[in-house]
Amino acid sequence: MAKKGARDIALDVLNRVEEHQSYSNLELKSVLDREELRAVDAGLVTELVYGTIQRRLTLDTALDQFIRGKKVQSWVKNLLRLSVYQIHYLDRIPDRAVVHEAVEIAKRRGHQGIASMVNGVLRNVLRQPGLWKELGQGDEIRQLSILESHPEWLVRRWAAQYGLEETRQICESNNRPPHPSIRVNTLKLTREELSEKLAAHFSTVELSAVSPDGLLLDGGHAAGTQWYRQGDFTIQDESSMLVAPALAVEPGMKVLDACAAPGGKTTHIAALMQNRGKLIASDVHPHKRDLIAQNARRLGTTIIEPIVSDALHLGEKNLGQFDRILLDAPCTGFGVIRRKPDLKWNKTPEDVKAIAELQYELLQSVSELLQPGGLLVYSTCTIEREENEKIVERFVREHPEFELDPSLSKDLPEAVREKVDKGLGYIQVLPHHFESDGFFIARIKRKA
Ligand SMILES: C[S@@+](CC[C@H](N)C(=O)[O-])C[C@H]1O[C@@H](n2cnc3c(N)ncnc32)[C@H](O)[C@@H]1O
Repeated sequence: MAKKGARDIALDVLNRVEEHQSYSNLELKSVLDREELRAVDAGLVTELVYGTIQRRLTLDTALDQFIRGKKVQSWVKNLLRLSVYQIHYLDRIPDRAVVHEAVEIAKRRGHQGIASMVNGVLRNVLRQPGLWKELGQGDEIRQLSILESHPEWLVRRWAAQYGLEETRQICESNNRPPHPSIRVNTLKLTREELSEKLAAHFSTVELSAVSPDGLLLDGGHAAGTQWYRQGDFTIQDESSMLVAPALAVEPGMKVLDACAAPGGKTTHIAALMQNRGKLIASDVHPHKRDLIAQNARRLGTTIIEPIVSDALHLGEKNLGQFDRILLDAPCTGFGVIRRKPDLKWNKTPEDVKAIAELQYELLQSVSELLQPGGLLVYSTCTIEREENEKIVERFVREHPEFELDPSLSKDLPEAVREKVDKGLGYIQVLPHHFESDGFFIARIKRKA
């Protein structure tokens, strides 16, 4: 049987995501592991899947003019979205080739009637290049929602929190591709040494301004290198790299990471502790314990003790008191839409409310394990105030033995301090600030 082309494979992934309500990154990984594609084809499949999901609302609004009232099967809708995405957003694929391939796919998967319909719709789209200017009628929020392809409720929510202009920047940034970044394993080498090693393998290796441990890479597959396998670095977003330093750990301390899997931040904390002390890494899912252990082994750290526990019940484990606690809480993930575009379509306002309630309970629960004088960092990869500021502000209001710690500022890199620190004991990084993940980090002190 002939090997499938990139567009066929991308369509399979889009169909599976829709049918199974699954995550595109997981579906994509499983298909890329199975099909042995050349790097360039794997890159195209990835771009087509993420791009089509990311731009879904804009594409559907454009397509609606040509298919309104028609009954269109969901795989055909995905094929149309995928094709219009290429026509409108990708320069390197000629429009004729896009239409031809879509029609061939439609013939193979359906029948001549579907192929003719696909051909007709795509030719109509091509005949109306002005179509894109007319999308997004209505008030400014609705326009932004359609043109930058984010659900209207979310745009409305962000506009109320950040204002319309900042919301526009957030949405635009979410639609740009992520920067691949890595964190040096300082237990083994310095960032400069790693940068020299990688320079021959990647077309660009730059020092991150957001984290003193970060490097930005381009033109290669970091996880496929020998340096990754031998534990010289971890793949991590630059904003995530700000969390472990916010704990201000020292070698020899006793530290708890209460929601630790897969251990990205745990291993960073271990490196900052110079692999000396005790670091309990807990997660509620038993299957994730191995991920933490594997990461710790690969990076050569020996102080991490992975355990399985619901953070709401860690108090029952007789673990004693901790000098430092990290609660990198489960959240809606709206800071990582650029990397997980499905999130914006799957979540609802009720999800924000429900997760915020859990976050508050988690915070209350783990805070009981903090020594007087100790520090607790609460972080999320979301930009919802309800999951961030409101949680920590309510917590210190209702627990007077705790306070937000403005000395967090001294543990932030200069670029971050200048851009986002207001000296309140917490920071909110938005996706457009550094073209990295949106992240919230708060430092709370238990009064001595
Ligand atoms: C944001 S992720 C943590 C990422 C991790 N800190 C890292 O940097 O690699 C949140 C984690 O919390 C875990 N989790 C969710 N609910 C939990 C609970 N009630 N108790 C403990 N862990 C929980 C999830 O399994 C998930 O691995």
